[in-house]
Amino acid sequence: MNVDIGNALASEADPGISRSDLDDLDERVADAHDRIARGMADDEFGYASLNLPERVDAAEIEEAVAGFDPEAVLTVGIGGSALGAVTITEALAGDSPVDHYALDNVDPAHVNRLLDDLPLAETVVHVVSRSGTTAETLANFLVVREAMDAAGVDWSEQTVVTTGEPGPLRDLAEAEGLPALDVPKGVPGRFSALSTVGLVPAAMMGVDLEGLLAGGRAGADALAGSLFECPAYAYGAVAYALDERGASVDAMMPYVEGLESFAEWFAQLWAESLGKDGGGQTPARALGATDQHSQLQLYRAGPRDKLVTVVRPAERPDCPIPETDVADLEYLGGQDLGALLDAEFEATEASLAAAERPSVRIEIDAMDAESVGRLLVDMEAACVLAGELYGVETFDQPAVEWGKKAARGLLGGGDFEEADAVAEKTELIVD
Ligand SMILES: O=P(O)(O)OC[C@H]1O[C@](O)(CO)[C@@H](O)[C@@H]1O
Repeated sequence: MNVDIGNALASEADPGISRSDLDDLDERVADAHDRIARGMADDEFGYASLNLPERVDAAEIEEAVAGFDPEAVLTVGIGGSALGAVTITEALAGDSPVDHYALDNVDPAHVNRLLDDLPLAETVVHVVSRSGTTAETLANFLVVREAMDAAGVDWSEQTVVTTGEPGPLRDLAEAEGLPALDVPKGVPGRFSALSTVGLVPAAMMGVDLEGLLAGGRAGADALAGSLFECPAYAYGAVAYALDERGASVDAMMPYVEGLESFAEWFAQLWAESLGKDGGGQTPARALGATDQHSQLQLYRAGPRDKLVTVVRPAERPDCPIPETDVADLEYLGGQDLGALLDAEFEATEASLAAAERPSVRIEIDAMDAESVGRLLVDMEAACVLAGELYGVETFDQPAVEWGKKAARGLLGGGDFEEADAVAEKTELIVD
């Protein structure tokens, strides 16, 4: 991955960072890198995530799923237990004969429709939960299991579990004799894409796991004590510096459909890691060129509170635009859709610069396993670096627990004061 931070260096308008601002910040990046390297060396919680590409055994995962020959893989998991897997298969398994679906919400209409559409007899279910207790995941699995039973499908022959802590899911796997893989220790969900959590569906869809891990290793090996020598740190440091100067939103805008879910994965990584102590940068998901026709007006002429991150692969497949003699369309004839998309990419970047709005360009070589593996690890390292600069605890997410207790209490799953607070809601209904 290479990162071009040139368009983040706005001299006059706010939020603007100068080259000397980055030079000053680079001293802190050096200290932060020392901290990160120490955390990796000691396999400390969270920092250990950046060791995954070195530690994960692709062959072991491929072996674990070798007995399955599905038409479809259904990931039952939420947040970091789904987004990594979806990001990898969306980016790299588009040509696979096997389809990948993720059940990462509990919307009854959607779940019913999906279970109606799925070829249940040819579907392998991957149930993923690091804690093993997440209500949405466990509830969805009970529903899926019931549907497979009703369809006369032996779900215990078509289910693999990935979990961490001892808990209901681990107990269920043991009770039912299901193959159970481990979530690597010391790795928070949102940093676990390059592990059993994100790689099991990819393995069943023929994705080059070793290539992904090799790309990830290249990212980990590229970590260095200066943002001017390390693309990942350049991104993390610039995003942080711009937020410090008012760019409280980071619009992640890949210019390739295969990375649409990557923007969603990034949103969890950035929000759940950095949204602490009243600070943090709000990720916004966008897609280029599509959202030029929905969001760009705001990005160029709305509040000066955004960094726009544009991402593209240097290589694209061909899709020629046929010649045409339709007036005013001749300029498109004989071109290629990829050339049009790249023109849109460069034009959008330039339009933001013309409006003195900061943007950062991220380029990967191609939509291949090495490049995607590198991109994931580089963004994880950028996030860890930013966490050090913000001075927050990057690897936990305590603020999500309140709502979980309230929901559980509302369903009679225990006596939680949070559930009582729900009933005290202030109402002003207009209908
Ligand atoms: O893998 P688990 O434990 O089911 O958690 C799923 C997701 O829920 C969260 O804990 C937030 O509620 C995320 O951090 C995590 O990725």
